[in-house]
Amino acid sequence: MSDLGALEGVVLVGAGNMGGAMLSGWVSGGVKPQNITVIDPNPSDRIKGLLDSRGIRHAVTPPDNMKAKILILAVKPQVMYAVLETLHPVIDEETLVISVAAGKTLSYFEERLGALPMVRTIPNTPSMIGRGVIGAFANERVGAEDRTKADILLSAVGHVEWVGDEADIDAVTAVAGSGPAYVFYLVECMAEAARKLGLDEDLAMRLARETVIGAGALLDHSGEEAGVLRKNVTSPGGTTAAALSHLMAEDGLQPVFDAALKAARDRSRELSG
Ligand SMILES: NC(=O)C1=CN([C@@H]2O[C@H](COP(=O)(O)OP(=O)(O)OC[C@H]3O[C@@H](n4cnc5c(N)ncnc54)[C@H](OP(=O)(O)O)[C@@H]3O)[C@@H](O)[C@H]2O)C=CC1
Ligand SMILES: O=C(O)[C@@H]1CCC=N1
Repeated sequence: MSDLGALEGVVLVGAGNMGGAMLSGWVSGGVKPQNITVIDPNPSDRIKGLLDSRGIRHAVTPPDNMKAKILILAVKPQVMYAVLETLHPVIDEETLVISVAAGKTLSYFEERLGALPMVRTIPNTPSMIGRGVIGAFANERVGAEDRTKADILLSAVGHVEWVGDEADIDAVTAVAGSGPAYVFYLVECMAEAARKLGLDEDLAMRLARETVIGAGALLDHSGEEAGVLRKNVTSPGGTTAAALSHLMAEDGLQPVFDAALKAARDRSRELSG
């Protein structure tokens, strides 16, 4: 068992922003269409197009004529309870359950689905282009083979970090699961600040967007630490130093990020029940 093409009986429940992003990654990574089923009452046109073009089985509700070998739960935490109630026809004692839901703990799933091998993960939306970051924690029923299967599925959409303490998943959610939104908001803030300096709105957005894309690519390709790359931009007494004197002040970005990530971590904990 070493690749996506060898995985059978994969069932994805919920093909929205996150489930759909992962599905795209699996399809490009070579999952066999006959080995995957998508359960979603109302998939988007993009997902419908993907399912139709690849001949992937789609069901509106869990079919009663199949058992999932790997069941991926990707519905909103708020509807998880109702969805789990419907899933008993597609699981048996060997089904490997993989949740991507923020907050929901393995004990929450064990109470409702029984004592199954389970993996709690938190991915992020760059999974859609194979550049996700995924935190994962497995319960004690996950043996070596199931762990390999989960790792194959998750690695197909990005960089996987297995953690040894389930509680860490809440913090992983705060930094990586929600993280892309912070970066996109940074682009919006930089564009708005540039507009206020008098630049045309579209030009301001293009400059902010391309700068963040370029900086991310440099971080990736150079292999340098972020702090080193920051210093490379910062000429003593220059323009960057003037800007960073605000961003790195005692009341600058660090306390804002401290509070923001703590709020996300705490919200993840609240969603557990
Ligand atoms: N978005 C993100 O960046 C991340 C999300 N997550 C987690 O992923 C999960 C999904 O979030 P997200 O993709 O953003 O949400 P979405 O609402 O985009 O996707 C959920 C999908 O599930 C569908 N759905 C609703 N009811 C059922 C059902 N009974 N059976 C099957 N499918 C159903 C929804 O359909 P409909 O729209 O018609 O209700 C929708 O297509 C959440 O638990 C979230 O915490 C984790 C990490 C990152
Ligand atoms: O906002 C959320 O709750 C989900 C989980 C992480 C990213 N999106």
